Formats: sequence, C-alpha cells, structure tokens
Amino acid sequence: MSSHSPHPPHSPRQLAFIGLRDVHKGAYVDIALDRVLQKVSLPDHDRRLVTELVYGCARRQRTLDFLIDQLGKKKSHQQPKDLRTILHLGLYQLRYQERIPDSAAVNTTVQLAKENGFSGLTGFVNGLLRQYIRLVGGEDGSTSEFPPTLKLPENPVERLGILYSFPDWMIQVWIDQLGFAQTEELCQWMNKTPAIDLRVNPLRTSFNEVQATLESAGILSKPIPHLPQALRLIGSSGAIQNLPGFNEGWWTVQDSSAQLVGHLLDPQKGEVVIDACAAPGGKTTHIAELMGDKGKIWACDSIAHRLNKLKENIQRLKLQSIEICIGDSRNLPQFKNSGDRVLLDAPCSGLGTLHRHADARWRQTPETVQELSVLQKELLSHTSTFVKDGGVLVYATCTLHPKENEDVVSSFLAEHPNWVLEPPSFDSPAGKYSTTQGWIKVYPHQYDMDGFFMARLRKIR
Ligand SMILES: C[S@@+](CC[C@H](N)C(=O)[O-])C[C@H]1O[C@@H](n2cnc3c(N)ncnc32)[C@H](O)[C@@H]1O
Repeated sequence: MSSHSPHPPHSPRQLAFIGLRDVHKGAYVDIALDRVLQKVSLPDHDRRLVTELVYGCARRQRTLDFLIDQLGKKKSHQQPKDLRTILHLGLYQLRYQERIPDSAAVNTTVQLAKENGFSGLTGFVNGLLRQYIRLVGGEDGSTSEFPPTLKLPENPVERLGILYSFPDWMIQVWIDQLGFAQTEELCQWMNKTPAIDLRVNPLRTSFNEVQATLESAGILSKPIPHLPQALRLIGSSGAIQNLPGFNEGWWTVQDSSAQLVGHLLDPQKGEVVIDACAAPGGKTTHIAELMGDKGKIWACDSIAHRLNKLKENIQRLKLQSIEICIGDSRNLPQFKNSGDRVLLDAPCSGLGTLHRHADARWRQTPETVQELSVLQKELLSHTSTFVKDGGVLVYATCTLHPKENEDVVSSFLAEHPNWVLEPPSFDSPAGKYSTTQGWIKVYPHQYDMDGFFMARLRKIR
C-alpha cells in the first residue's frame, strides 16, 4: 500500500467540529461523539483529543460564547452557526488545554475555518484568537477569573454562570442552598474530570485482594472513608472491562455516594426487597451483595431495554436472588404490602452528576424539574404501598434540587401520618453522612463524590 494516501485521515479537530455540529443541532453529546469516532480508526491520543474537545466545548459553551461576545464585533448568536462552533474549538484549546501551544490552537482553527466554508473569514478567526491571547495570556481557565478588560456582569448569579458555564437558574438553586462561596466551589467541582469508583463484591473476593491485583496491573487505588466496599481509582485506568477481576465478578463500577444508598436501605438476609426504579441495576446488585444473595429482590423498571445491563451484571456477578419485573412502578398492585424494604431511586434532573454528562446542564430546565417532581411524588405515593407494616422505604435521587428532594419527602410525610423519617444510626456507613434534618444530602464539593439525596422512611403501622 502506498504511504501517500490520496485521502488524508480526518484531523481530530475536524472530527470534533463534525461532532459538535451535531450537538448544536440537538444530538446528545455522547451519541454525536460515538458517531464520529466510529467512522475512523484513530491512534489513542487523537481519540482522546476529539473526546476532550467535543465534551469540553459542549460543557463550556456559555463561557466560550461570552468570549466571542467580548472579543468580536458581532455576538456569538449572530455568528454563522458553524463559525461559532469553530471559534468555540479555538478558544477552548487556548483557555483549557494547557498542553496545546497557543500557536497550534490558532493555526489549526484558522485551517478549520478554511476547510469548512469560511476562507473569507480566516483573518477574523485569527484576529479574535490572538486578541484572546493578548488579553488573557496563558492562564489556566479552569480556575482563573477573567482580566477586567473582559467585562463580566456585576450580578453574582450571571458572573458564576458565565465563568463556569452553567445556566443562571441552576446557579440560583445552589446559591439559595449553599451561598455564593460554596456554589463557586461546587461549580469548579462539576467541571472536573469524574473519578471512577469500584464496589468490591464481597461474595467473590475481598477488598485487599482487589486492591493488590489492581496494583500489580499498575493501577493504584484508595479506600473511601466509611464505605467498606468502595475503592477509588487513582489516575487513568484505560478501558474498565480490561481491568483484572471484571470478568470474574470481583467488582462493579459505582460511585461512592451511590453505594451509600444501599447502606442506608440496610437490607438483611432472607428479606423481600423491591427496587422500583432499578435499571441499569447498580443498586440492585449492591442490595444482593449486602444480603449475601439470600432472599428475594424484585428489580422493576418501565424501560425494558435499560434492564439488559442488569441482566449482564447478574450473570457476571453470579447472583441468584434478583428477579426482573418490567412495568410502571406507579401501578404495580401485585406488590401491595409485600416488601420488607423498598428502594425508590427515582428518575431525576441529575444536578448531582453534571460532571459525568457534558450537556446535561443545558438539557434540564425549571420546567423539566417541575415535571420530574410530579412523577417522583406519584412514584413515592404508589411504591409506599409495597411496604409491609414496620418496613422501610428509601427515597433517593442524584440531584441537588430541593423540589425533587426535600419537598417530595416532606409532602409525602405530611400526607402519610403513618410514616416517619428515620435517620441512619451514627455507627452505620450512611450515618457518617447524615444531616441534622435526618436525611442525607451529599454535596459533591464537600465529600468529593457525586451529588446525592437520600431519605429513609419507616411505615409505623
Ligand atoms: C435514576 S435511574 C435508576 C438507577 C438505578 N437504580 C441504578 O442504581 O442503576 C431511574 C430509573 O427509573 C426508571 N423509571 C422512570 N419512570 C419510571 C416508572 N414510572 N416506573 C418504573 N421505572 C421508571 C428509568 O427507566 C430509570 O431506569
């Protein structure tokens, strides 16, 4: 084969541009990325660059638009759509990618403009990017403010929204709960690369054995305080399925705060547990492990294909106690009064896991939150009928919006006098994270784990 291919391979930046163009037309960012990466065979470092550019530009789009607004004569939304995407790519590299020299960021962006129908505007692209370098220099944009020449609004909500690239309404929801300084810490946390935590399966191995085996494969890890099965990977690990112990069912990928939910439920051997929103099943398999795989767990979900992952994990972890049930948990009369414990890990706006989904912050709105809170209340009201007298229900979400958390639980308790909020005992893993109100609210910047809310409710008669 000739070494001079007539069709040079796509450059990573061109691929990122194609992916982002899809995102701006409404595609989910991971689907758009998969689509471009599937078409080509790229060396690992180029794949990583495409991935970083697509996720990064999607995540930081509000900040990048602000820079275009400040540096160009026309506002970002007045620019041709594709030109705006190209400018995002250039500015993203200058502001957030320290390893890319400024000259390379500028030249490749100018080239992108040339190749995608903007030959007449290469001078503008070059000028805008060089203006950024002149004004801001080589600062690391993930932590630094802007120089005063770039005029951020006085309003603190907008300031944080622009600086860290979140919608104003989300910032406001957090400021109301945390104040300004902690909201800024939370924003910074949500823009970091997510950690990967494993949950060791004590039915197949031990914590020490997993840690040692990982170490012999060159992967360092550390325990998480108070969580007996949790192991956090340090540094990059490559494809997770290739790590030792995966095929043997020694561990499952699950964030530490999601592991807390299983401990708060505290299921016991021989019990009947109903997991009302189970797919993809991270918590269902944890419950089985905590019960020594003895008893019965009903794993229900309304979306059948989302349960396939659970089926795979049941096989891989070699569990016997889980039974699958496809259906709407707002209407499953067969479970009335049959559960010793019920888990309702409700569908939510995901405000606690925004670092894992680059475009999630732009997809949720106050209206979607409102709709979700209605669904959550309906689910809680019906699934509470599954619980036997004296039994327990844990309500959990991975969001940080009071309308989906405290409000749902408080209005349930107000309408159901035979239920009480039961705080975890202090010596249990969940007890270490409990709040004075009796529920658990994990703020990610405080505990360095995904944001979560969970409350244990007991049916007293
Ligand atoms: C937060 S996820 C659950 C995550 C899961 N517990 C885990 O740990 O892997 C919420 C789930 O609720 C399901 N769901 C949404 N509405 C539902 C309903 N009305 N009835 C049952 N499941 C529902 C969704 O399909 C989704 O899989």
